Amino acid sequence: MAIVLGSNRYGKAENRVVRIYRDTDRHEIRDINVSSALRGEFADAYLVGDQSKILPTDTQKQTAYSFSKERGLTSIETYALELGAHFVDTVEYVQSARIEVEEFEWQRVLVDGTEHDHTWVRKGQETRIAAVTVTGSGADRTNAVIGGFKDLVILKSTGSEFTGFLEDGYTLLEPTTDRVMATSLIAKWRFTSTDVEWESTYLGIKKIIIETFATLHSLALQQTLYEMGKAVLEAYDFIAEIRFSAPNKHHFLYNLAPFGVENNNEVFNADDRPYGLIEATVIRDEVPPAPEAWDSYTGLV
Ligand SMILES: O=c1[nH]c(=O)c2[nH]c(=O)[nH]c2[nH]1
Repeated sequence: MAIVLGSNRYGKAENRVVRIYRDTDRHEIRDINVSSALRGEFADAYLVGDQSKILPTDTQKQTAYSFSKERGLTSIETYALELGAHFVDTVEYVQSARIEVEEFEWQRVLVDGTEHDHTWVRKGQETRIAAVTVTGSGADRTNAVIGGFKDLVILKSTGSEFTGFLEDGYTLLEPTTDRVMATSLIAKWRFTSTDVEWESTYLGIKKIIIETFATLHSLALQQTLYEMGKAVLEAYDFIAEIRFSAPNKHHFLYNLAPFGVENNNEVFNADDRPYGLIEATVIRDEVPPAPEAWDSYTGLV
């Protein structure tokens, strides 16, 4: 039985790039964590330690920083597409490049009610993400683009029930027609085009997801995920599929009866773990799959 080298890739993970635009007194900030990974003719590096086809991970890092100035950093999808195309187009031995980006948002502080020009506080809300896999050149070029967010913590205090579930000898859960529903949502969507208004699309998709969560009378978190995905696909024909991962952040009614205190869905224990973990893909059935789009490098995106 022969032992052979299998799938491999290498790159620089988690470059923390902060780009300040300071062309006027009113500065702008973009703050990202970017990773690059290259696939190609790198077997000799693994098999015999020959580095002649290896573009150092340090060079990948330098490129990531320099591109934030040379090409700009306005939309993370555009930045990732350009960085990925650069490695595939300029390094002979690279067949595909994956670029993963997390973006941290900053919010201008108010001084005497006025937005300050160059001071921000970090937003504690969701982290926007993008992952791009650029493969091949010329007519064979494919760009798999994922956008999304993670850690969008969202809660509704009514409008959610969970009843009618299967019961067996281990079932203790009581059905409820009025519960708190909360999650820390991860949503990732796959584009079928690169001709996209990335910023407005991101905000539009996030808005649909949040509004559906709020307005749908939910019979289960599963149903909420499907309806959120369906609404996004109905609104954007260049989104092929959307994937959700949603921990059910259980809020258990706290028992105040021992103290003679009534609890009408007013006091809860926000339980940390275990949590239900509900996942779903909502997809257009005619669109071919793109497995490379989902092949996470860092696990962060
Ligand atoms: O929305 C829910 N889905 C479930 O599958 C489930 N299971 C459970 O115990 N509570 C819930 N809630």
